[in-house]
Amino acid sequence: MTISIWRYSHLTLAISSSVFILLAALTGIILAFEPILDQQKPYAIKNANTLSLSKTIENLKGEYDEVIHVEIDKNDFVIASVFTKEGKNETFYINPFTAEKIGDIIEKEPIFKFATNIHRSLFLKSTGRAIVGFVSFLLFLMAVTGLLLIIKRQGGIKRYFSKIIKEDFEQYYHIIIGRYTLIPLIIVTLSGVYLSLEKFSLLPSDKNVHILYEEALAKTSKLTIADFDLLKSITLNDIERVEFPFSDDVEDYFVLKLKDKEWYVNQYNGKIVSEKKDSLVALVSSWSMALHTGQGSTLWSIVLLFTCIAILFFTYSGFAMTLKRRNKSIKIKNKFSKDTAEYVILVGSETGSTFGFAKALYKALIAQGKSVFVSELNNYSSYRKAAHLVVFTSTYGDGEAPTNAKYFQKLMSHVSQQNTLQYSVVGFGSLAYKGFCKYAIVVDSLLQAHQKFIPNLLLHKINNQSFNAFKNWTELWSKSKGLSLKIEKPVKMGHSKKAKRFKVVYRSEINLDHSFLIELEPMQKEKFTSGDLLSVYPENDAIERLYSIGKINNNMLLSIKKHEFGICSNYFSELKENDIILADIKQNKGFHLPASAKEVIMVANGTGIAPFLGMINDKNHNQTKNYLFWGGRTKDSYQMYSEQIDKAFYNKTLSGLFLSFSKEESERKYVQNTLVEKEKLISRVLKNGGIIMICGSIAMQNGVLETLENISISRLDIPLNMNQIKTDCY
Ligand SMILES: Cc1cc2nc3c(=O)[nH]c(=O)nc-3n(C[C@H](O)[C@H](O)[C@H](O)COP(=O)(O)O)c2cc1C
Repeated sequence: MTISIWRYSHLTLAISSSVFILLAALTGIILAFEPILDQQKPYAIKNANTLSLSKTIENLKGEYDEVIHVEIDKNDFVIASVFTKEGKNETFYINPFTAEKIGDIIEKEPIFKFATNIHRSLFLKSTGRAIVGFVSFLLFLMAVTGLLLIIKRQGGIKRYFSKIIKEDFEQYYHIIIGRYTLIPLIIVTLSGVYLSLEKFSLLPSDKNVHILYEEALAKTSKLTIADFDLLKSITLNDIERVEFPFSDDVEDYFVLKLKDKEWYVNQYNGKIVSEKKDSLVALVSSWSMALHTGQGSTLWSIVLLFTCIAILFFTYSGFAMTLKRRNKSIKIKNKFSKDTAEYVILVGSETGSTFGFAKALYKALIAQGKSVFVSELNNYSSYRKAAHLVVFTSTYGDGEAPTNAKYFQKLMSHVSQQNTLQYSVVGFGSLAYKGFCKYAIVVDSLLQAHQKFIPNLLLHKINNQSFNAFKNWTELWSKSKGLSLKIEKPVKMGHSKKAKRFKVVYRSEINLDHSFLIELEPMQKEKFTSGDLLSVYPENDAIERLYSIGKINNNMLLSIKKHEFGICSNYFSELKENDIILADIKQNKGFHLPASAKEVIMVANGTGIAPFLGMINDKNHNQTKNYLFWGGRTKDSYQMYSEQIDKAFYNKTLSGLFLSFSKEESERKYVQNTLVEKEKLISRVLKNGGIIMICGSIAMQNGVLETLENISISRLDIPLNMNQIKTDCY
C-alpha cells in the first residue's frame, strides 16, 4: 500500500465532510465547557463512599413527607424528587448527609441548548442526526487514515513519537498535534457513531430480563430500613438511581439502578426480589455518553476541548498543505509525443516541486529548438526517437520512491527499449534525512545495470531544492550535450520583485583565483543576518543569483568568484564604491548561527567563507566557540579574508583557524584532510551536541560529509547525526 492511498482517502474524506466537521468542532468546543462549568458548582458530594444507602433513605424519610426518587447524576450531584412537609412536589439537589435541599436543578444555558441542537442534529431532527452520525463516522475514518499516514511516514509504529523533520509550519503541526490527539479523536468519533446508531435503534436490542428470586417475595413483618443489610452495604458511589415504592403493597419495590444492573428490593425485608444485568449494548451506551460529552470529568472535558480545537487546526492545515502541493505541481503540456521526442525527462515527485525543475529544463530545451517529452517515472515506456534521458526524482518516506515513481522499477524490467539512450539522474532530497537522495541512487543503479542506457554524468544530488545546485548541474549537462541552455528559475519558487537599494562601500581587488569581496550598505532599514541570501537579478536577465551574506557592521559582505561568462559575477566585479545596486534579501533560517550551540565548526571552501566571516565577528554569539576550516588554492587566496579573521581572533570570537591549500606545493591538501587531522576536535564537538556548518561547493560538501561520517563512526561509534549539520552548498 502506498502512502498516497491513505493520503487520497484522508483528503477525500476531509473534502466531503469539512463543513459539518467544522460545525461539529465549533459546537464541540462550546459544549466542552458545559461539564467543566457544571463541575465548578458546589453540589458534588464528598465522601459518598462513606454514606450507606440505608442512611440516605432514612435521612430523606425523616426530612420529607414522601420520596419519589433519588438520583446521582454524572457530576456526582444528588437529586431528590420529594413531597415536602408543605405537600409540594419538588425536585432539587440535596446534601445526602442531612437530606437538606442545597440548590435548584441547573437549567441548561441557552448557548449550550443551541450548541447541543446543532451538534446533535443541525436543527434538522432525524435527517440532521443521520448526517451528524455519518460525518462522525467519516471523521473516525480520517483519524484512522491519519494514524496510518503518520506510522507510514515515521517508518513504523515504534517510531510513532520519533522526531519529525519540519518541512513547513502546516505539515509539521498537522503531524505533531495529530499524534497526540488521534487517540481521543478516535474515541470521540466512535462514541458519536455509537450514540447515533442508538438513536436510530440500530443496535441489537437488550435481551437481558429480570431474574426473579421468589423466596424474597414474601410479606414479612416490616423491618426498618436501618436494618436492611443490603442497603447498609451499598454506598451512594454504587448507585445511579433509587425509585421508592409507590405504596405499602408488597409488590411495590425499591427500584435500584446500579452501575451495571438493576434490582427490585422488597420494602418489607430489604431482600433482592429480582435482578437484571445491563446488556453490553447498555454498558457501551453509558460509556459512549460519558466519553463523548465529558460529563463528570473536568480532565476528560479538557481533552475533548483540545481535540475539537485540533480538528479546526487539522481542517485549516490539511487544506493549506493540499493547496501548496497543488500550486507546486506544474502541469507540462508536451509539444512532442514520447515517440517523436529526442530528449525525455522523467520526473519522480511527491509534492510537486521537482516538476518545477523539469519544466525549467523543458523550456530551455524547447527554446533551443529541441524536441522534448516530459512525463512521470510511473509512465516509463519505450521511446522510439529518444537519444537522451534525464531523470529528476525526489525521495520520500524513509528513503523510498515518491508515489508517481513506485512502478518505475517494475516497468524497467518489462519495457524493452529500441534505442540506446544517454542518461543522467538528478536527485532532489534533503540532508535532514538519513537516506539523502536514496531513491535517485536506486534509479541511477537501475539505469546503470540496463544495457540500453549509457551514463552521461554522475548522479547529481540536490539539497533542499537549491536552484544554484540545479544550475550547476544544467551547466555540466548542457556542456556535455554541446548546448548552451538558459535556465529560468521555476516561477513557483518565489521569484521576488521586491528589489531594494544597496550602496557599494567597498570592493576588493580581484585575486589570483578571480575572487573578490564586496561590501554593501542597505539604503533602507533591513533585517538580515549572516547566512541569509542576497538575491540579485542582473540587468536584462530574468535569472536570479543568490549569494551568501556575511553580516559585518550592519553591512553585507559577499565573496564572489568572477566567471568568464558569468553575467552577474562580471557585473559585480565592475562595481565601484558608491554605486547603487538593486537586490533582495532572502531569509535562510536553516543556515543561521545556532543560538544555543556551545561549539560550532564552520567548514568552507572558496567563496563559501562569506557567511562565516560575518558569524565569527558576531558579538551576539560571543558565548559560542567557533572553529573555522577553510580550503582554498594557495596562501594568496587566503589574504583577502585575513582582515576579518584577525579581527575575530582579536575579539576572541574565533577559537581556531585551520587552513588547507590544494595548490601549495609543500602542503597540498583539501579541507577534508584537515578535518581528519583534527578529528579529536570534531568528535568532541559532535559528542557534546555542537553544530557543524558547511558552505561552498557540492563536491566539497559531499567529501566533508563522508569524512564526518567516518570520524563519527570510528571515534564515537555512531553514525553522523544530521541534525547537527547545516549546509548551504551549490
Ligand atoms: C515525509 C518526507 C520524507 C522525506 N524523505 C526523504 C529521504 O528519505 N531522503 C531525502 O533525501 N529526502 C527526503 N525528503 C525530502 C524531499 O525529497 C525533498 O523535499 C524534495 O525536494 C521534495 O520534492 P517533491 O516536492 O518533488 O516531492 C522527504 C520529505 C518528506 C516530506
